[in-house]
Amino acid sequence: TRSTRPQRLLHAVQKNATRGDPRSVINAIDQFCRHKEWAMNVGDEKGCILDSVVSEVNPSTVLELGTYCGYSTVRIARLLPPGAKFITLEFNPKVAKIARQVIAWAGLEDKIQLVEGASGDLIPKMKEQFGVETFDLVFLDHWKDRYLPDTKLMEECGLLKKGSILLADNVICPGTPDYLEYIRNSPRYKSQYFKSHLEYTKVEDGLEKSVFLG
Ligand SMILES: O=C(NCCNC(=O)c1cc(-c2ccc(F)cc2)cc(O)c1O)c1cc(O)ncn1
Ligand SMILES: [Mg+2]
Repeated sequence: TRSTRPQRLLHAVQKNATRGDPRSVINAIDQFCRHKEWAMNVGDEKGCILDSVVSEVNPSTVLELGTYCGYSTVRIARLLPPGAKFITLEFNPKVAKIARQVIAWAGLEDKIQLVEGASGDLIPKMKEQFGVETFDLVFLDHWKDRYLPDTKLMEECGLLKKGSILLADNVICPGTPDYLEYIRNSPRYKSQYFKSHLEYTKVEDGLEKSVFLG
């Protein structure tokens, strides 16, 4: 049977990237998605904005919602200080299997804990099961209709502290209208929109960065 897009993306990494070199893995995926087959990675343009936020926050604890093939996982992990705790959640086991191999090719498997399951089920278990107190940075890139419920869940579970940063992908395309409305009108957040484009296209998209005020 025909291979899947994540499988073809992994093969492009194994063919074109150097083992242990995260930058070459990022470049191999961007080349593949720009010239061979589009895929829903955050991409190089929004990826640079992601990099700048990660570098600015310099987080000790990071949560990523929506691993997909591990592109943003590699982008984030390569910038983390030693000893940082990075948990990434992926719902789809087949996709998670690919992501593990992309992350291993970049040599970053020791910095990342990839957990398979639904975010709504796993978030309430973060403290007891994964020994997390609060997250310094959360990157939201999973199902767009889960951004709002999962943000409320993180608040309720006490996973956000004063100064925690939420960075949300795709707030324009595919769009997360209920999340944007909530986060921009809540007195508990200070938000900023970074205008950009949908990965590998000229379509408008952007990232919403929100600071939790406690
Ligand atoms: O699809 C699951 N996750 C990816 C979420 N991400 C997206 O859907 C996503 C989509 C797009 C996108 C944009 C334009 C377009 F025409 C088509 C797709 C871009 C992005 O940057 C994304 O991040 C998923 C599956 C599953 O079984 N369980 C839990 N999650
Ligand atoms: Mg996305």
